[in-house]
Amino acid sequence: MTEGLKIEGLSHFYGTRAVVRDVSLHVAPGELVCLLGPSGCGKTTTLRLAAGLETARHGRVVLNNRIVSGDGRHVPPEGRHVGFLFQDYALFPHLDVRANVEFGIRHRPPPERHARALDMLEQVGMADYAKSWPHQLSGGQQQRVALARALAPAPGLMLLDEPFSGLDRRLRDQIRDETLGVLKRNRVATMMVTHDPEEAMAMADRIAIMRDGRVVQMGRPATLYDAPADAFVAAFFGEVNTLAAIVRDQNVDTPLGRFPATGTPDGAVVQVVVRPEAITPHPSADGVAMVRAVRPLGAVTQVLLELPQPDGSPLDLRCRLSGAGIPAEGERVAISIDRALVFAPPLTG
Ligand SMILES: Nc1ncnc2c1ncn2[C@@H]1O[C@H](COP(=O)(O)OP(=O)(O)OP(=O)(O)O)[C@@H](O)[C@H]1O
Repeated sequence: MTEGLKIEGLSHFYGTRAVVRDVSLHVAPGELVCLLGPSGCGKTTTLRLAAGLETARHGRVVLNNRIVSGDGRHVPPEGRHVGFLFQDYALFPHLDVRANVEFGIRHRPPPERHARALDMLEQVGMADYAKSWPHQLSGGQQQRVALARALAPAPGLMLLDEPFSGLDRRLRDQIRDETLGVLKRNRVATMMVTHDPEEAMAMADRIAIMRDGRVVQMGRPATLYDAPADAFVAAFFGEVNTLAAIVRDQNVDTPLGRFPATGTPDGAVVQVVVRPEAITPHPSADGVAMVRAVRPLGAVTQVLLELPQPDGSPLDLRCRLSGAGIPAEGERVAISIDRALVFAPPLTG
């Protein structure tokens, strides 16, 4: 018995092209799982399969212990008890705010549905707008009402597809935090699609990274950051330095030192991924590297270093520093490396 959403071996094709390949995952009640990946990797299709908006070719969707897709069954979206929040999931313009929130529970007795709608509007901070019309609300307010509307029928699963991408940055962070608070308070299983790693890190209990229709790695945000399964996952969470190296005796030698590449065959050319914050430069007259550029970015400063390679060609390295002690352009520096932030294959998942 598994409460929440369970997806097992799900595959989907458009024509002959597989866009979702053997995806399995579980979202527990009260948990928020983000599907994260580049454009076209199959995130939205996975969400649509869970919603019942597409019919899966293979695999099963189980919602709160009920098979809603698979084994010859396909329960349509309206029979799945699922709430939606999409970027363009507009409110009904001909209904006021309260009627919008009551829409999914309109068959309940009036006192009950009024009370539920007001409770939900209070939860999203919009109780004072119950009699307003959608066109009188800002984008952020409309999104709050849309969340109240989606949650009013107490769905067993919430599906969110890039719900904040239409909002400007400052408002987005605020609405995002508020939305997360309301979802958690209502203990609803939530699957959210985003292509924004920062958004996924900020909201998700677990992240499923997708590429070419497959889940490449699934885990807690910190796990994906600290122990990426491959260079693709490592590079997905921000800019990284990538050093090509050849494996010799289960090790790779790079201009930043030797790293273990256990289990990788001799002669293999691998990519060693080095996070910018792994590199700390220290001013030193006989240091190996030279500071080529210093770019303040606000809270952190990006520093570009140039390091000579054995063949004499320069290697460019990016690092990120904060606080005092940022070297100046043209200065020579020694480099220390935090080896926990260097990933050489095979990467640990
Ligand atoms: N109705 C459709 N008919 C044919 N191909 C489709 C259809 N919908 C999506 N696709 C294709 O399937 C692939 C996966 O699309 P999907 O929308 O699931 O990706 P995504 O990861 O959500 O991308 P994005 O972040 O750009 O929305 C894409 O290559 C897309 O072009």
